[in-house]
Amino acid sequence: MISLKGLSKRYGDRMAVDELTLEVRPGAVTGFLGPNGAGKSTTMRMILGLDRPTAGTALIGGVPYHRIRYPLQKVGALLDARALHPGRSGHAHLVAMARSNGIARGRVAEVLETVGLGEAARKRAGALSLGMSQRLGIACALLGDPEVVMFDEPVNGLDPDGVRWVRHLMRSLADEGRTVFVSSHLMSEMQLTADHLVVLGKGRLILDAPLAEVIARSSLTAVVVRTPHAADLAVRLKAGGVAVERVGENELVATGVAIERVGDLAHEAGIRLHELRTREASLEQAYQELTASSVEYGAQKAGV
Ligand SMILES: Nc1ncnc2c1ncn2[C@@H]1O[C@H](COP(=O)(O)OP(=O)(O)OP(=O)(O)O)[C@@H](O)[C@H]1O
Repeated sequence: MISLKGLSKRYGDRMAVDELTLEVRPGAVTGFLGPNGAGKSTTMRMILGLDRPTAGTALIGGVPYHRIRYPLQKVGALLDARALHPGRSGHAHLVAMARSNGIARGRVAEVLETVGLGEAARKRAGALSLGMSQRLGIACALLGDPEVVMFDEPVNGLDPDGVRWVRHLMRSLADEGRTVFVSSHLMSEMQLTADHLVVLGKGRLILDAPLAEVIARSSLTAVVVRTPHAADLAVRLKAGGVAVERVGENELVATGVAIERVGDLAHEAGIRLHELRTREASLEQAYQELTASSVEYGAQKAGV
């Protein structure tokens, strides 16, 4: 579990992170979203003790990072896959990290197996492709078998196989009961990976909610109905207070209503249906609505 309370970071007159309070829970993948400069990396750096907060606290399992005796065994992070010394092999890096962190040497082979690096682990880190560097960075993060893992943009620059691999890895880490906190700009990927979303805008928390709820709340999530009596059904639905639009000879789209209610109203009216389904908004669409409304909200608050 990661717990942030009033976490803030000021650079000059700019608040990079502004009173962030939230909990990132175990057993789930939490996606960390926000436009460039929203404060995601700064937040992750403060959690890892790499930046000192201006105010507030960041705790991992109830303890600040700098008070954890063997940090790698509590939290593993991939912030920058190219940060390793380029002249050393991945294997040598892992052995050195294990030694200085009280981790059994046998764990090195285990994590190399997990990330599927194979013989490439013997190459100089600087000679690895981006995908291989990413795997090595993830091996470093997993070395201490930590209960919390944090990844900053882990799929940046990866090919589709690499992206899929990272997605499955995050899912299995969460299924093992770990806390998985991952930042990304790729909405389509987050929709496939995350259980929960945290969204930042200009350093502030805009949203902290389950992915399914975010999608369901979007105005673009709708109930699609196909019936030979579309005009009749539209009248019935409107009478029942449902916002509905006729989009074809036999098709209606209703918004802001549960699929069950549409089915019940049709049944009560004795109208035959040929299709009744939910059309979900994409995370991309839901995210755009959300950030647009938070921009308006911010402007109103500022009296603009
Ligand atoms: N060392 C620093 N000195 C001054 N300003 C900084 C520093 N680090 C970050 N900032 C500023 O803090 C704000 C938040 O940056 P941060 O990198 O945390 O955002 P981000 O959400 O991770 O962005 P991105 O998606 O582009 O990685 C930005 O305005 C950035 O310019």
